[in-house]
Amino acid sequence: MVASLILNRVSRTTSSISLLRVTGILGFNSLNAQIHGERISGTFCRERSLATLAEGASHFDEMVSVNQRKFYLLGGKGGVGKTSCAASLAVKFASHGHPTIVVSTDPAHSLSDSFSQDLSGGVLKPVQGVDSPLLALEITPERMKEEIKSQTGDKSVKKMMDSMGLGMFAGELGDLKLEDMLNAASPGIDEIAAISKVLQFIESPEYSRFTRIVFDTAPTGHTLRLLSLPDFYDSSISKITKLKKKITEAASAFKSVFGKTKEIQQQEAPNELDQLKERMEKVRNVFRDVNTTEFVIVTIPTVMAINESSRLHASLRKENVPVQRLIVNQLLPQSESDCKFCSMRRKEQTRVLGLIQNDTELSGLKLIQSPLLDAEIRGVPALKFMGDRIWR
Ligand SMILES: Nc1ncnc2c1ncn2[C@@H]1O[C@H](COP(=O)(O)OP(=O)(O)OP(=O)(O)O)[C@@H](O)[C@H]1O
Repeated sequence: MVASLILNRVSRTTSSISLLRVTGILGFNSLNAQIHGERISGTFCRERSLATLAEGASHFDEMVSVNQRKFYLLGGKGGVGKTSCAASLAVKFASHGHPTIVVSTDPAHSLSDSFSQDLSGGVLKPVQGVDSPLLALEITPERMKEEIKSQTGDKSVKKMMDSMGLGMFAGELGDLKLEDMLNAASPGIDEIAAISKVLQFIESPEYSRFTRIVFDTAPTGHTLRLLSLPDFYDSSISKITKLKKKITEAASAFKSVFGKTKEIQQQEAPNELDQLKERMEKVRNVFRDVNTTEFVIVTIPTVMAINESSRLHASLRKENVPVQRLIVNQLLPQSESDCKFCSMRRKEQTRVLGLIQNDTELSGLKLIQSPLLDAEIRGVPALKFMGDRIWR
């Protein structure tokens, strides 16, 4: 409380985008901030920079106003600030009264580092220092593998077909295990684990009160696989279901000769694969619906990052995943007296912002400008500070 009052006063009484000054007053991460502060003032620019960035609001009021549950996925190239932006958004939602879950699907998790709290272990953990409920989860494949195993048991396809009364046809499928099918699938276990969690959030009453679910996603390639996974399984399951139908028809013809039609009708009941297919469709639909999902692309003002963001948006568009906002993070703020280095970087970033405006994929998105702060963003007060600059 005291901390946030001081933070508010600091934000109101200075136009400086200075996390250093805030961290100094609050006394958190002070050594870290000092190190970064010295580096910035020594190497980059002697003057404290001023917040004169062009307006680039996120229209946060739109994001917060809807009571219905919404998934926010933040993604982009490695190292651009996805975790910091996702964590700051989660804190902001929670501070505005939305019970929120923040999930990392990146195998190289950094939520714990970002919040400066231990959020590891693959289970939902409460984030300390936020008023409303905010839970965080770093998905760990190993833990998810165990969960999947405990849910499915050690069922082989043969056993499943036995239970459907089709054991005699299962020979061809041999000892193929459901788990092997999961492991053999082209998307990795990380993506499967993430989808399985999404399903839990959607289906389990335990999570129904959480109205905002923010994903800190893995760098681009992983994330695209994650989003295409429901389709991948949908088509795989369709193939298996077709095969099963053929086998059932063959069994039906075979059994009808012996007058066992009643038993065959029972086999028409929905089975595990049909249920899995339905659940995959559910996830697929949630990720494609503008009312339930928004993918926010995070980038930095370099040509390489912008090009990758443009490709990412093209892929998301193809997948029909809703995208409305683009965060350009780590923008060097204006300064009263530029050193040569800063002035060159600033020219370069102005050129890159121009590229965004002329990029057919990116120009239609709401551009959010996020300043380069003068310290590493770690801990809830720092995330609040960053969030107040991005999500406004
Ligand atoms: N606007 C900013 N100002 C200052 N530092 C920043 C800013 N955004 C991010 N950082 C710092 O950059 C580093 C990388 O940020 P972050 O972990 O959020 O990126 P990421 O895209 O999630 O990385 P990865 O792809 O490795 O998961 C962190 O040390 C973070 O504190």
